[in-house]
Amino acid sequence: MWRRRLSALLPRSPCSSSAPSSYQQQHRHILLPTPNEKPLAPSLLRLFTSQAGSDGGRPFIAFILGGPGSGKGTQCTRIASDFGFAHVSAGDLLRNEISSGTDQGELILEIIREGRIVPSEITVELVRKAIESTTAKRVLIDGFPRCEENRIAFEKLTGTEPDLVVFFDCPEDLMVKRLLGRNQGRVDDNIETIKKRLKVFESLNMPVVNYYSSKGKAHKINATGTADEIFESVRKLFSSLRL
Ligand SMILES: Nc1ncnc2c1ncn2[C@@H]1O[C@H](COP(=O)(O)OP(=O)(O)OP(=O)(O)O)[C@@H](O)[C@H]1O
Ligand SMILES: O=c1ccn([C@@H]2O[C@H](COP(=O)(O)O)[C@@H](O)[C@H]2O)c(=O)[nH]1
Ligand SMILES: [Mg+2]
Repeated sequence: MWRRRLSALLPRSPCSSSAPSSYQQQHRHILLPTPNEKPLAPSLLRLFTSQAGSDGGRPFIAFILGGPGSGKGTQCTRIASDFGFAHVSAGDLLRNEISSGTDQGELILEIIREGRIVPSEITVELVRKAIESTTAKRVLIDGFPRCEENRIAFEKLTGTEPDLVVFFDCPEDLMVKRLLGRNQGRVDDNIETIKKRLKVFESLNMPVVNYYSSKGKAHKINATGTADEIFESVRKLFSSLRL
């Protein structure tokens, strides 16, 4: 009675307009606690109901958003090192599932190759576990939420909102140039997938940025220039926070 599927928590408008994915059809048995029907598990309560960043409370959470190649990962590494944040990259969590050969790895690989968005059931759970397992008092969530459905699922499951949202604003031609030069063997760093990722970013990820902007939580950073120059703006923002 008190448990129901995470899919039941998801909004009517999904991340993609397609029919339920094969993952959703195959994993109908996945059950997760519903905050409305039963209090969160003690570990989640501890994480998400106390004051952000305080002793014993949930960590301070910053969502780091921006288009593919806008420099999220590069800047997160620097923020983590200079400001003591744990760096949770949603993309890395998904790629770990692929390389560990988990049941959902094949599905994730197929979706990443096509530049689409992995179902919230998978990503929200990976992100939640990563936050729960860190002892850091400040956490960067890099590249998540990717769409309104992700955002709503995260907020419902954890009963919390991010304390800060950073949006790296970068022109498309520059993002394409950076991605094509990345050379890390990523299956999605090819021009066909990059074009799809840019479309998905505009249509599904920008509404998340706009949502948090309307709530006064999003800070836009000009992501052109060198990584050092961009980090100067980032440094100013993070130095101004009362962490
Ligand atoms: N300011 C910059 N100037 C030039 N190259 C950059 C800059 N910032 C990052 N890069 C390079 O661009 C590539 C993409 O950067 P990065 O991986 O940080 O982007 P990202 O936003 O995390 O992308 P994705 O969403 O695909 O994970 C990397 O090769 C990185 O070294
Ligand atoms: O929350 C997320 C994060 C990522 N994805 C998928 O992974 C790739 C790569 O992500 P990066 O953040 O660029 O490393 C992305 O294009 C999506 O396919 C996701 O579905 N949900
Ligand atoms: Mg990245």
